[in-house]
Amino acid sequence: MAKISVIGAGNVGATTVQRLAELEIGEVVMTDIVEGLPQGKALDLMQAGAINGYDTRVTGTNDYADIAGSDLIIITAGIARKPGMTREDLIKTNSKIIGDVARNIAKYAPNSIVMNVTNPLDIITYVAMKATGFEPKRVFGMSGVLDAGRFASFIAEELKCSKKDVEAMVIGGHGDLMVPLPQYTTVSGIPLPELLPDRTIDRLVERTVNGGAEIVELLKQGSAFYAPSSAIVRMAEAVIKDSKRIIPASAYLEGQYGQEGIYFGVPVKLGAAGIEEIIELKLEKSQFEILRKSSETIRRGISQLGL
Ligand SMILES: NC(=O)c1ccc[n+]([C@@H]2O[C@H](COP(=O)([O-])OP(=O)(O)OC[C@H]3O[C@@H](n4cnc5c(N)ncnc54)[C@H](O)[C@@H]3O)[C@@H](O)[C@H]2O)c1
Ligand SMILES: O=C(O)C[C@H](O)C(=O)O
Repeated sequence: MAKISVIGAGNVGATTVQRLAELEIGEVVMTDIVEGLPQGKALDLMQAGAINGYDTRVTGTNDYADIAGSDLIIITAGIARKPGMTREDLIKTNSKIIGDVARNIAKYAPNSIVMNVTNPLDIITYVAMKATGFEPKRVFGMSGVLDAGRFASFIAEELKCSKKDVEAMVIGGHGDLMVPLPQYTTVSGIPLPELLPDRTIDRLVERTVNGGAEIVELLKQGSAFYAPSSAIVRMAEAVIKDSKRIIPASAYLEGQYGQEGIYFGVPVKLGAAGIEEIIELKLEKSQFEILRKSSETIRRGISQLGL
């Protein structure tokens, strides 16, 4: 029986635990710094199992010792942005929190695979890798599956077709310079540029890039969590079932896409060992230029932290 621990029992963490419990892919432990919060939510989710028909064991705790033996750890602890803020504005607070979380992961679950969700995503994933001391391929970030999901949803709305038929691809940093890739996006195998004019695609690309901020503005407090938790669970399933899905993830680059020593969103093969392969795509010159700019933001963040 697999064991998955979710650090942070807030909006993203608790919704992720709910989706994992419903999927019955392993026992789930939820931790948080707030006493009673993970325990109360875990109890509620255990009782939901009797009505929804799942037998997943869900426990809540404030003690890191309880994550021992985890196959996968999902980090969602930290603060979310408010309207008018960028994800990078969260760097100071969240890097401190995740540094501490990661040291506890290394202490209690030294053999786990780690998926980071906390923002600013690519920088905090780097912090998690450094602070755990784990091999880079065992630590990765969730971003592209969410961003591609948003792009796919907007495409399906535009074409008035089923979302099930849209396969989208978004790479780069999980920030204002992410790069949706229309040439690698298909609807039932048909390349997107054959179905929509450039001007419409550009509009959908822009909405995708601002997809997180659009929700932050509407909610006024906190950020998205339903689609993010769906994306997390898709990635968790790939690790637990060793299904070797080809999906985007924030992975540690060692020369790919002209980048070295940073975490960046790229297509990968995801399995039980974590990032098992990085796939390099041919890109347009303008897309490469956005990637270069985006990588500078990530490097600035890392050096701001003195790492
Ligand atoms: N990567 C993505 O695509 C993506 C998507 C959505 C949200 N996020 C990020 O995920 C993070 C969490 O978002 P949320 O909406 O769940 O926020 P939230 O405020 O609802 O929950 C955060 C939880 O973290 C807990 N926490 C704080 N410090 C902790 C610590 N030291 N140890 C354990 N728990 C701690 C808080 O008590 C709270 O319960 C944010 O940084 C947000 O920006 C990323
Ligand atoms: O936008 C945010 O701050 C949260 C998350 O990164 C998202 O894309 O929904």
